[in-house]
Amino acid sequence: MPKAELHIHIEGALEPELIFDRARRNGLTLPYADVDDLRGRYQFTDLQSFLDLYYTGMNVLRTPEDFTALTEEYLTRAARQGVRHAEIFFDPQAHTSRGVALETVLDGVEAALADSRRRFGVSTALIACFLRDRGPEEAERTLDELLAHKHRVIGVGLDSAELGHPPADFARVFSRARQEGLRLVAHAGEEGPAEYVWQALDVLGVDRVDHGIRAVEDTELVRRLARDRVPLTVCPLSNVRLRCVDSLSEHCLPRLADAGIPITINSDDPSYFGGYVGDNFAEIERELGFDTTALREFAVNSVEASFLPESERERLREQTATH
Ligand code: HPA
Ligand SMILES: [Zn+2]
Repeated sequence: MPKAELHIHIEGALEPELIFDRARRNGLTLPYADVDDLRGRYQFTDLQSFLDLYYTGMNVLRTPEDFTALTEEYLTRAARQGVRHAEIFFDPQAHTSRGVALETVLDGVEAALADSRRRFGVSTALIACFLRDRGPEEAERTLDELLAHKHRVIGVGLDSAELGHPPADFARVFSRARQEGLRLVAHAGEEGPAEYVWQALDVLGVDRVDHGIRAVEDTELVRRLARDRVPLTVCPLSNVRLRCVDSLSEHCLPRLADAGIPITINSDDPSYFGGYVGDNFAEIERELGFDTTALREFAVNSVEASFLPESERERLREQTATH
């Protein structure tokens, strides 16, 4: 089924095989015996336990070619699972903080995006995320750097360790990004409370909320998201792997969808969480019993919630709705 993917961290598409390949090319020694040893460590107890491995893994990305290879692998896999448009997150600070320039990241990723439509049949856009645990001042400096490349990103987001780092701390940097014409999204209500989702809406003024599942704990918030048709980019396999929900069969996404919130289905960090976006669709079909009509609605939502220009959005919506 044709669909858009709106919540994918490109660094989270880094497969263990590519970690070893890039380590070898860059002359780096990894503290893992082999690919199976590394993959065997992907057992998480919470968001932080994942982030520790996620930031370690991406340390093998040094050259533009590393980022090109990573992005090509993602696009290949996403296209196979029906993705026709991808709005791809990247974490500038996770690279600049270890001496890899923003240009290196952008040049490398863009080399793969440049002919993505032709090679993979996938249109793309980039969203730069601020690492909330590095604080608002560093986010401001990161925005300054990004604004020198403004035409290369469609928007900004907010990710990394959520608890103790409320969206409201980032009011100023998001306000500046908005004034620059950038689209706004933020992770909120993944591990953090419903209050963080309120702040993402009312303080940051986001166009979409990433995850947002803990909104289910707040009836008033669920009504607000439904009334204003605020899309949530839900990542079911991620939520299970990071133990934000006990099991897929108990996931709150049916409740959020039934309340009238535009739900989209996404992979988050597919290499770490056991599947790409099509795998997420297959698993919710199996575990939550969604029928084709419901799954198609999630796919249509993803197109409608995308930042594609109106005419392209309409064209892809039609393909998805009639599939
Ligand atoms: O699921 C996530 N949550 C927060 N930050 C992240 N960075 C990559 N994936 C995630
Ligand atoms: Zn995420």
